[in-house]
Amino acid sequence: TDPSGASRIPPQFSEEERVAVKEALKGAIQIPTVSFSHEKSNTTALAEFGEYIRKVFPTVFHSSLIQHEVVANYSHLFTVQGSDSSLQPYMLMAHFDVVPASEEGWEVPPFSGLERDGFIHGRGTLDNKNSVMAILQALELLLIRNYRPRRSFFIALGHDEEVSGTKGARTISALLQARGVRLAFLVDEGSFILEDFIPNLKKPFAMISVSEKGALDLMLRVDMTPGHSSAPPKETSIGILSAAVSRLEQTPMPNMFGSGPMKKALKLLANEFPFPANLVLNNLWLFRPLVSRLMERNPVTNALVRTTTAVTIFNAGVKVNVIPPFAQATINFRIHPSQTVHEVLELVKNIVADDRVQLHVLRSFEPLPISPSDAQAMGYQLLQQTIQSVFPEVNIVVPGICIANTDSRHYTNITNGIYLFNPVFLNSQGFSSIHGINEKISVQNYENQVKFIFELIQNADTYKEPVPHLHEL
Ligand SMILES: CCCCCCCC/C=C\CCCCCCCC(=O)N[C@@H](CCSC)C(=O)O
Ligand SMILES: [Zn+2]
Ligand SMILES: [Zn+2]
Repeated sequence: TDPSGASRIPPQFSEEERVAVKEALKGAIQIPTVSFSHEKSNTTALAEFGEYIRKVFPTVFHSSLIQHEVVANYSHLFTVQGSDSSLQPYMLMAHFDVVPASEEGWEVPPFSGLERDGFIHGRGTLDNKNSVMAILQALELLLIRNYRPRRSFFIALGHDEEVSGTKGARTISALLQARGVRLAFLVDEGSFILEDFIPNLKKPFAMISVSEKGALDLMLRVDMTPGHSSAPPKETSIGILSAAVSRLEQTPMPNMFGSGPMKKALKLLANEFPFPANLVLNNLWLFRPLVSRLMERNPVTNALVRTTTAVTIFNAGVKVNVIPPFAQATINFRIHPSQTVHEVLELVKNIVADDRVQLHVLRSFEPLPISPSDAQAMGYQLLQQTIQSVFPEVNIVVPGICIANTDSRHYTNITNGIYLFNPVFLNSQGFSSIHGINEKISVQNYENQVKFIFELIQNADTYKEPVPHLHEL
């Protein structure tokens, strides 16, 4: 029994349950729920996944406390009714579509779900079937133990996150808004317990992302009169466009270090570094220019301090002896939370500085607002408390920003507390495997993820608002 009087169920699972837990994840990996594009996804597999979770989590699907709805044909929304309707609900999120994977370069086939050397291998083991299965698994294990949640919560499982979530997550968020739901907070993918990520920082630390970058997909296009290649003009569409693209690559967007959650993160991490890095990080008032330059050295830390510019598509030319009529390139900008889409567009215009290059915005959205991470922020505090109890070896929890995009951005209409965190240890090799090759999760890591959610649900039920300081009254 915990201090609030509610009975607490220890996160201990029998040998039989532990086998069932990992086998359930393996089965989920074997269903090739690939999202190729908005138009192209494996709908047979998406539907099969729905059947699969019904089969492996019978208690969740038969509980009278839980309402299950299929949204936008393949996504899933679960409403778990708590016993105390005065408590504001929260939401756990994940997605079960995955990016494509060809077998090339993989140690084991990407949709085999094979266990080898203590790891379950396959596409989706980190991004993000691990979370889908861990959430349902933790709830199943709690219900089997007759746990009755006090605080209501939702589980939203998206089927099209990898192609923007405009069908699944967006429809669920509209549905919840129409029902008048306001969430205390939500938890989605987007950050991890990081280990061996930063040179000289040996101890693992947990990063809870409290914001997410925005994005701008910009098409650059140059049209020129085609003609015979034997008498070429001084400049072709390809030459003009290449020069513009090169200027953009050579002129990075401004370094925004010093604003936002990363400053707080480095302050919290400072004493974990050996001398002299600890001294430098403890005195950012003096060493800010040095630290901001050091952050630029590595692609991941660089992505944390600025809007990034990635040229991802380039098309031009029709035949070897024809002056190309047009050339076009697509650039994917990931916008730092301290900038806006408009500001980035203005910077791009100034850098390109050539009227012959047309700019076409294909898609854009703003960075997410920064969610609170102070002592009153329930979502952040609950995550931090649960990290400390499930992973006693993790001493430091820091706020961060997510450099990629998640389904959570579709829920700003119903909450101010968006927290991105997967309770899984990740090193740089693991990071490269996400959307890459040899994605895998250790059985131990996955069991701990289940345990974490098992504890998080119980902690949310017993959470006590901190008593405000006198001056806040
Ligand atoms: C000092 C601190 C160092 C911190 C290092 C930060 C390391 C970041 C760790 C993990 C980030 C992984 C993010 C995973 C989420 C991926 C989500 C995704 O791929 N989304 C797609 C969405 C496509 S929508 C068209 C995307 O392209 O962003
Ligand atoms: Zn993902
Ligand atoms: Zn992904």
